[in-house]
Amino acid sequence: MNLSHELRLQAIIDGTRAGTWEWNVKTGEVIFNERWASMLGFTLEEIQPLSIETWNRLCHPDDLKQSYMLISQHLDNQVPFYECLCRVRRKDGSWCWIQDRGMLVKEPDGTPTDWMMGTHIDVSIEQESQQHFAHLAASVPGILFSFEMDSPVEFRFNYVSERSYAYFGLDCRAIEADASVLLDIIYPADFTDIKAALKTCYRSKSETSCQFRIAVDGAEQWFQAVARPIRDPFGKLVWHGMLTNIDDQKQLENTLAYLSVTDELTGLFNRRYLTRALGDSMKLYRRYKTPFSLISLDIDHFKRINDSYGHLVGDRVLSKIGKLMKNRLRVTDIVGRMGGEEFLVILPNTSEEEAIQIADNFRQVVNQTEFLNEDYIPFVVAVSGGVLEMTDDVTSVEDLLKRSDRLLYEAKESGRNMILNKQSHRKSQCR
Ligand SMILES: Nc1nc2c(ncn2[C@@H]2O[C@H](COP(=O)(O)OP(=O)(O)OP(=O)(O)O)[C@@H](O)[C@H]2O)c(=O)[nH]1
Repeated sequence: MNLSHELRLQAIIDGTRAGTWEWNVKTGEVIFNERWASMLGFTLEEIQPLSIETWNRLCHPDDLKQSYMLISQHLDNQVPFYECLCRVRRKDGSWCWIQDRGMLVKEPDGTPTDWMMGTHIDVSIEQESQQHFAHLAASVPGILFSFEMDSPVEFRFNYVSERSYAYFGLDCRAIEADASVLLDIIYPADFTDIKAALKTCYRSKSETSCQFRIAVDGAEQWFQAVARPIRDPFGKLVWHGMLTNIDDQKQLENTLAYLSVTDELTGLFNRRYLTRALGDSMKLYRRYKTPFSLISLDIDHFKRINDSYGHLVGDRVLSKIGKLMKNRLRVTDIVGRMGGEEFLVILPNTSEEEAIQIADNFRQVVNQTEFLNEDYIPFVVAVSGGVLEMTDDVTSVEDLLKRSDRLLYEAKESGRNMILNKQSHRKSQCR
C-alpha cells in the first residue's frame, strides 16, 4: 500500500486515541491536536491561544513540578525519554490522569532542535481502579499478597500491600524484591510448618493456610496466611491471599487449652489430662515396653480438716500438698489432682520399688510439714497411697485406676498414713 508518511502517522495517532503535543522549549510555543483538547472535554478553539501556559494552567501543580524536573533530566541527557504521570484539569473541573511521554526532536545528524514532542494518553480508568484497590488493601484487617512458585522452595511475591510496614516493620517493596527478608522475622521453629504449607500449595494447587509466629518489636505474634491459586490470563498460577494477625485468637486458644487440662485450685493437671496421659503411657508400654509406675495419693481424714478449720483452709492444704509434690518430681513426671483430695502421679521409666520410695518420701514430707489454720495454729496432715507398676495383664486405663484405688483403700483400711503396693498389700492381708 502506497500511503504517504503523514497519512500513516495520522492513522496511528487517531487509532491509539493519543493526544499529541509539540513544544518549543525556547519560545514556549505549543501545538496540541484535537484529541488532546477533547480528552479534557474542550475543543481546540475553546483553549486558544495555545502556549506552554495552557499546560502550566491545566496540569496539577504537584505533577507540574515533577514533570519539569523529569524534562530537565531528559534535556540534560540523563535519560533517553521523558515520562511522567500527571493529573490534568478537565473542562468540568474533574481531574484526568494522563500518561505523558515525549522526547527532544533531533536532526538526522543528531543535532538537537528546540522542539520536544510527545503524547498524552488518558489512563484515568486504570489509575482509579489502582487507587480503589490501594484503598481496599489499606482498609482490610491484614496484609494482602500474591506470589508465584517455581517449586515448593522457590517462590516470589508479585505484590505485598503496604500494611506490612505497620504490621511488622518491613517495607512491602523489600519483601517483593526478596522474600527471604521474612526469614529474619519468622520464628525458626515454625519454618517446618511453612515449608509443609508451601509444599501443599504447590502440589494440591488449592486453597492452603498456615499459622506461624513473627517477631514484632521483639515479641512473638501469631499470624495466619491463607492463599488460593488463580490462573492469570497467560495460564500461569498465581497465589493470592491475606496474612492476618491471630494473636488474640491464639492466646485465647492457649488459655482454653491450658484451662481444659488444669486443675484450677492446685494448678496441677486435672483428671481429663491424667486419664489421657495414662492412656498414652499404656500405648508406649505396649508398643515399646516403656515401663512406668503410678502413685495414687489421698489426704487422710480431709473431711475433718474441712470441718475443723473451714473449706478455705482445706483448699490451702490441697494447694500446698500439690506444690510439695510438684517440687519433688522430674519434669517428665506427670502430677495432677484426680478430684477431691486425691492426687495421681505418673512416673515414666520408673520401677515399682523406686515409685514406693518417691511416694513414701511424699508421705513423710507432708506429715512433717507445718500447716496453719486461720488462727495460725499448726496442724498435721497425713496422706495414704497406693503404688503399682504397669504390667501386661492390665487391660485398660480404668483397670489400672481400679487397681491403684484398691491399694489406696487398703492403705486407709490398714490405718492410714502409709504407702502400699501389691506385695505389701498381700503381706498385710496375710498378717
Ligand atoms: N476444701 C476442699 N474440700 C474438698 C474439695 N474437694 C473435696 N473436698 C472435701 O474432701 C472431703 C473428702 O471426704 P471423705 O471422702 O470422707 O474422705 P476423708 O475425710 O479424707 O477420709 P479418708 O479419705 O477415708 O481418710 C469432703 O468433705 C469433701 O467435701 C476441695 O476442692 N476443697
